[in-house]
Amino acid sequence: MSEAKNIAVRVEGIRKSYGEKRALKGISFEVNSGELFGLIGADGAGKSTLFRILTTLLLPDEGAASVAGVDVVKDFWRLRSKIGYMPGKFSLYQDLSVEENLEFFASVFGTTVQANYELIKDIYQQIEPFKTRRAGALSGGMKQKLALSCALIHKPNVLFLDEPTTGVDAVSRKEFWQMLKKLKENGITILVSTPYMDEASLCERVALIQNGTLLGIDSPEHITNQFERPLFAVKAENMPRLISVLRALPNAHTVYAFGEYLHYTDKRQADCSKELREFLQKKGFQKVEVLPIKPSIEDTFMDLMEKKGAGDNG
Ligand SMILES: Nc1ncnc2c1ncn2[C@@H]1O[C@H](COP(=O)(O)OP(=O)(O)OP(=O)(O)O)[C@@H](O)[C@H]1O
Repeated sequence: MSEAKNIAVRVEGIRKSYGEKRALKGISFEVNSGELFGLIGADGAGKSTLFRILTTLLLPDEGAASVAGVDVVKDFWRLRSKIGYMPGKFSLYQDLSVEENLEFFASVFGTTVQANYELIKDIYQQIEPFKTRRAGALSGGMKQKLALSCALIHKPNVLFLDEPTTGVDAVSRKEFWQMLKKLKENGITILVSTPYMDEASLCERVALIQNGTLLGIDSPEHITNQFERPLFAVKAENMPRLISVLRALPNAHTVYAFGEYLHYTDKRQADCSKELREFLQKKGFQKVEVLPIKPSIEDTFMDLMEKKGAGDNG
């Protein structure tokens, strides 16, 4: 039973379909108590479905899950006071003011704003000057802070944040992650889903999800260590031609656009940057750059997806 103390979330073989659509195809993982855990995947990967199951709003077809040691199906009622949930679409009452929203969420859980104010203080103080403003009239960043305050006001053990930074500007995104780090210091376990790969590096461990399947779970550092080949960032004038020339190379393994560069891997394991540069110059490309680089989470994700895709029949 000492295990239950250290594991905040346990997911075992969860499957969920919507009609013919298999949204989750047998997902298993564990999150440790006090961990900041990221669920990273593109739109439609199954992140919201998993969060809805773990927050007792949706029943799985198969499998089992517990949060804070409580079964999400058998004991859903008891679980609700132990979890906080910030859904992807804002859950606030648009016609209620900032303070009315907060008081409402506190009362639903039989508590008061004063009782747990300490936990939300740092976040709520930033929107307190607007406490009489209707939630519907707040900016995206302010709505996000209010939604987070509302999800925390009953002092949950485990907090689920479904794409909290989608549609939020870069500054607010950064501030948001700083707030999460502070919350973690209070001992709250945090599961956060995001389609932004760069946010993965801010989590202690991440699970990569694609088409209802987990591609990998590890620390961001260990995930990128799984990348098995030398990786090169390649740039030149005439990028559309560059991509087709590189893809036609017999030794090309992968070539894809990545910001202003192409990311290239070769079938051979050796550093081929010099050879590649000379080849492109001979082909008439101007301003050729070929730089050996460290793979990011996104590179690793694409690589795992490709490997999985080869053996996946949906
Ligand atoms: N109520 C529903 N009815 C039918 N299909 C659904 C329903 N909800 C989700 N799906 C489908 O299940 C798959 C997983 O959806 P889910 O919302 O869990 O993904 P997601 O990773 O959260 O992405 P998004 O950010 O787009 O919500 C998608 O193909 C989606 O279209």
